[in-house]
Amino acid sequence: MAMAAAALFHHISKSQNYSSLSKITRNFSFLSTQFNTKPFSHPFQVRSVATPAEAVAGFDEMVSGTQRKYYLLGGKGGVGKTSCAASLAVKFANHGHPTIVVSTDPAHSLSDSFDQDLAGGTLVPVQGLDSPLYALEINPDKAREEFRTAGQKHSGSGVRDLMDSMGLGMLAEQLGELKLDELLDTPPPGLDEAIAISKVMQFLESQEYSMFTRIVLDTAPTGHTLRLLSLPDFMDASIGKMMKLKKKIASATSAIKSVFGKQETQLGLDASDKLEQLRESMAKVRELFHDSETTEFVIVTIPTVMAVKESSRLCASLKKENVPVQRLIVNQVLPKSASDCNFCAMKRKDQTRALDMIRNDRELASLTLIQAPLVDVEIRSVPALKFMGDLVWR
Ligand SMILES: Nc1ncnc2c1ncn2[C@@H]1O[C@H](COP(=O)(O)OP(=O)(O)OP(=O)(O)O)[C@@H](O)[C@H]1O
Repeated sequence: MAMAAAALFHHISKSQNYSSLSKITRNFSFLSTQFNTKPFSHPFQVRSVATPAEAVAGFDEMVSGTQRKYYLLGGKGGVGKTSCAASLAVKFANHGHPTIVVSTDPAHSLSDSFDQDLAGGTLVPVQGLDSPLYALEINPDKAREEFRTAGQKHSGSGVRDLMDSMGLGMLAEQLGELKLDELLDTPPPGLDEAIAISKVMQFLESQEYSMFTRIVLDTAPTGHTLRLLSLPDFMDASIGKMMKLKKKIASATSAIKSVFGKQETQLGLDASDKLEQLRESMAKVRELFHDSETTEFVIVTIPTVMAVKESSRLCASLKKENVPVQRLIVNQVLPKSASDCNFCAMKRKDQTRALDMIRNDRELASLTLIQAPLVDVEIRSVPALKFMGDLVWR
C-alpha cells in the first residue's frame, strides 16, 4: 500500500497535471478497497473538538466572499507550516481567488515546497495552475540591509563632526545614543520579522496588487511570531523617541543651513523617515493581526507532547493579544493500518496521547481540530500540494 501511494505521488509530481489529481483521489479509494483497509480514511477526516456552538465552518467559509482575507499559519519549526500554507494558497487559487502566498521565515522553504524557484524578494508567478497564484519570499537580511544603509547616512561621523563644530555637540551625542547601527546589527528579537512583514504590507497596499483577495502567510517558527506580536509596542516606544529627536535635528539643520547654506540632505534624515514608515506599517500589521473580519491565525502542530505544549503557549499568547485564532491543524497523524508494525503501533499510541492532550488543553480545546495524515512521500510540487489541500482544507 505504501509503495502504491508513493508511486501515485511520484506520478502526480512528474505529470504536474490537474486532471490526474481527481484520478489520484479515486485511486486512493480504489487502493483502500483493494487492500481491504482504511488506511487514509480516518485521518483525512476533519474533526472538531469544539462544541457545536463554538464550531467554525470549514473551507466553504474561508473561501466565501471577495473581500481580501489574510491567513497566517504558524507553529513549531518543521511541523508542516509551509506545506499547509502552500496547499491552502493552491486551493484558494483553484477556487477562483487571485492569491499570494508569502514567506517571512528567514529559512524559506516555499520554493522547495512548490519545487520552483520563487526567491528574489518580489512577486513570482507560481507555475502549474490555471488561476493566478503568486509567491513572495521576503529576505529579512536584505530588508534589514536597506535600513542599515539609511542608518549609516543618518548617524555618519561627518554629520556628528559638523554638528559638534556648530556647538550642537549635545545633540550629536544624543544622535549617537540612538545607536541605530547597533540596533540593526543586533536587532531586538522580532525586528527582522517586523521589517519583513512591513515590506509585505508595502507590496499589498499598492494598487497593482489590489486584485488579490486571499493572502496566505507562512510565518517563521513560534518564537518569532510571539516576539512579533509584542514588537509594535516596542517599536512605538523606541521610534517615538527617535521621532522627537528628528524634530530637534530638523530645527538644527535649518539653523546650520541658514548660516552655511548647506544642503539639508547632508544631514540625511532617511533613517528616521524609514523608521517612521516602519512604525506606520507596524501599526497596520497590528491592526491586521486583530481584525477578525479579515484575518485568521491558523496554528499548525504535530501530535507530540512537545509540539502540543508549544502550540498551547502560542494559542494563549495569540488570545492574550486578541489575535483571531479558530483552527488547529494536527499534521502528520499516522494513518490506521491493518498491518501495523510494532513501531507504528507504539507511535500511534503516542500520537493518541498527544491528541487527548489537545482535547483537554485549556487553550486548545476550544479550537476546531483538523487532522492531516502523515503521507509516505514528501509534499512537493503543485499537484502534491493540491492533493494535500483537499485533505486538510475541507
Ligand atoms: N502530512 C505530511 N506527510 C508527510 N510529510 C509531510 C507532511 N507535512 C509536511 N511534510 C514534510 O515535512 C517536511 C517539513 O514540512 P514544512 O517545510 O512544510 O514544515 P515547516 O513547519 O514549514 O518547516 P520550517 O519550520 O522548517 O519552515 C517537508 O519535507 C514536508 O514535505
